[in-house]
Formats: sequence, structure tokens, C-alpha cells
Amino acid sequence: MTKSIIPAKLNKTKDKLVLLDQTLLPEKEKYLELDQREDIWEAIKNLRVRGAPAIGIAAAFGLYVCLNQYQTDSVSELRKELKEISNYLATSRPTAVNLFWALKRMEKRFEAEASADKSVKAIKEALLEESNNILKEDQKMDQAIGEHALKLLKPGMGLLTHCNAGGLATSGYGTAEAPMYLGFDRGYDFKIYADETRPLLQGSRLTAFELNKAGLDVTVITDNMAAQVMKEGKIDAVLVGSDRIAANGDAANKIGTLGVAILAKEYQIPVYFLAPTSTIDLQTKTGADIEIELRDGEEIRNGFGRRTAPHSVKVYNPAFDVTPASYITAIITEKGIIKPPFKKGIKGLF
Ligand SMILES: CSC[C@H]1O[C@H](OP(=O)(O)O)[C@H](O)[C@@H]1O
Repeated sequence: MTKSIIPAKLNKTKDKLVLLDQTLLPEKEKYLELDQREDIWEAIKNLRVRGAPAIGIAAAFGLYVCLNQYQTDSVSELRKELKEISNYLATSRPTAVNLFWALKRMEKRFEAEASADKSVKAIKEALLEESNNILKEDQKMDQAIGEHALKLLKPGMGLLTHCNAGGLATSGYGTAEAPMYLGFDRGYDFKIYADETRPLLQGSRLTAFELNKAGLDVTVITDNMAAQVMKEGKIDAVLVGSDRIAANGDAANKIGTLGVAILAKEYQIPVYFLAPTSTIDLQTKTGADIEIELRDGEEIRNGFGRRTAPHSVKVYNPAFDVTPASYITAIITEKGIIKPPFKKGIKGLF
């Protein structure tokens, strides 16, 4: 299956970041071409581009596009501008560690070139190369994650997924959806159940859109149906992505994942978190240390422009929750499969 949709890429001739505006899916496929830091920040903040790896890729290209406009012959002036843009983009969303990982990787490349006394022009070219490398490596990692995951799955299985961790969240096949695509190519005939995933419906709007478009067998269910499909024996495994995995194996993912994991434990269904190693944050000791993004209450009171709660009512709208390692059967990365209990911590397990 060729990868048809790349949610974040660079238009080199125009020197613009090109984003598929995911807020318009599934009805409209519209691409944005951005070269202003405020517009790139807004696109990440409002989930026009979303999903941990895709956010990192968008930030890397965005940093390059904005810095390339800055005219100077001074490397130290360029460094100041780079840090300003990077620090600004880093304020767009707090939970997905890939955003910070990608920005730090671009800064590291800058310093490597600067310490080799490269010119401003050469440094800018190196940052373009680094941002392209991040995208290409992500595509390869998705493939590797999919291959490792298939070792744990069998043809004909029922798979439940939550939110979107597919091609719209990365530059390749996705993470949780990667084995689904690879399995489809190999005749595995998976029956996929996609939770709608309130409040922004990444499951019904995005996962169902991309899997359906590619011809996979996907059924949308509401978030409160997860227990029922498990009870009916329709689900053999839960596969989800992640936005940040702490050093002890606790994993942050879209709000509602914790509930799915608890239900899966009750029905003795394995729960697999699939993510590139860039999502593992060894500086974050446990899930309790992961900052959870709180989003605007209007996403719930007035979701998609339909008022379903009074203007003045209070709303609590955390975008993620944390699943303790004890509820996770395995974490599947491009480097292999790791299983709790992570007594030694994840470091050194691969
Ligand atoms: C492959 S990471 C996808 C991850 O990101 C999603 O969050 P959001 O749509 O808010 O960016 C969700 O947590 C997915 O599992």
C-alpha cells in the first residue's frame, strides 16, 4: 500500500510548510501552505496537524522555513533567531514529547554546524537536511513498528484502536495503525474497531477516514461501546499510539485510553502501545510527571459548532490521560518489543 497522505511536508520551491488541515476531515482534504511562525503555532495548537510524530515533523520544517527567511551573515544572530522560533513553537502544545524532541534535534544540528565554522547559508542547508531526515526516519520507523507488532498479531483478529495513530499522525503508516496496513497488504483480514474518541473525534473523523480510504475493514463505535465489543468477544487486542512514555513505562495517550486499558484488563485482552523511541522520555520518571494538556471547554460545549451544553457550564477538558505500565501488555517501538514490569526503567531494555 503506498502512502498517499503525508500530513506535514515541505514545499521547497516555495519554502513553505505544507499541512493537510485535519480539522476539515473527513469532508474536505485541504492543504495549507505556511511560512509564518504564528500560523504554524496556530496549526499545531488547533490540531490542523496533530499526532506526536507529525507535530515533531511540522515543527522541524516550520523552524527551518521561518529561520530561512532571516537574513544575516552572523551565526550568533542566526542562533538567537533559531532559539526564539524554537521556544515559541514549543509553547503550542505540552504533552507530545516529539515536538520538543524534534526542536532540540534541530538545535543540536545547528550547533554541530556552527562549531565546524560553517556559514549561515551552509547551516540553513544543514537544517533543511535535518528536517528531511526526521521525516524519512519516521517513515522507516513506522514500517519497523508495524513489522514488530505483526509478530504479536494473527490473521482475522479483531483490533480496537482509540484516537488516530495512523498515517495522519505520522509521515508513514502510523504507529498503532502500521500493523493494520502491513497486515492488509499481506491478507491478514483484521477487523478493526475505531473508537470515535470524543471530544474531537480523531477516531471517526481520521482513523475511519484513512483506513476506509485504503480499503481496510473498519467499524466506528462510540467511546462508550468499548466494553460491549469486548464482552461480545469482538476484540482480540487493543492497539494505541502514545504522546509520551515515561521512564517507568507509564504512557500518555488521548483521553479515554486509560478507560479502554482498564476494560481490556477486565476482559483479559492485551493492550499494546505503539510508538517510535522518540516518544519515550527518559527524563520523565513516571506518568505522574507528564504534563497533560488542558483544552478549551468549547470543544465540548460547542463541538463542531453544535451547542450541546450551556454556554456558562463548567467543563473539564484534559486532552490526554496516563495508562500505568501495569495495564500495558507491551510497548512496541521501531527497535523492538518491550514488556513491563520496567523495574530497571525502560533505558537499557533496547
Ligand atoms: C502517533 S501519536 C498519535 C497520538 O496523538 C493523538 O493526540 P492528538 O490528536 O491530540 O495530537 C493521540 O493521543 C494519538 O494516540
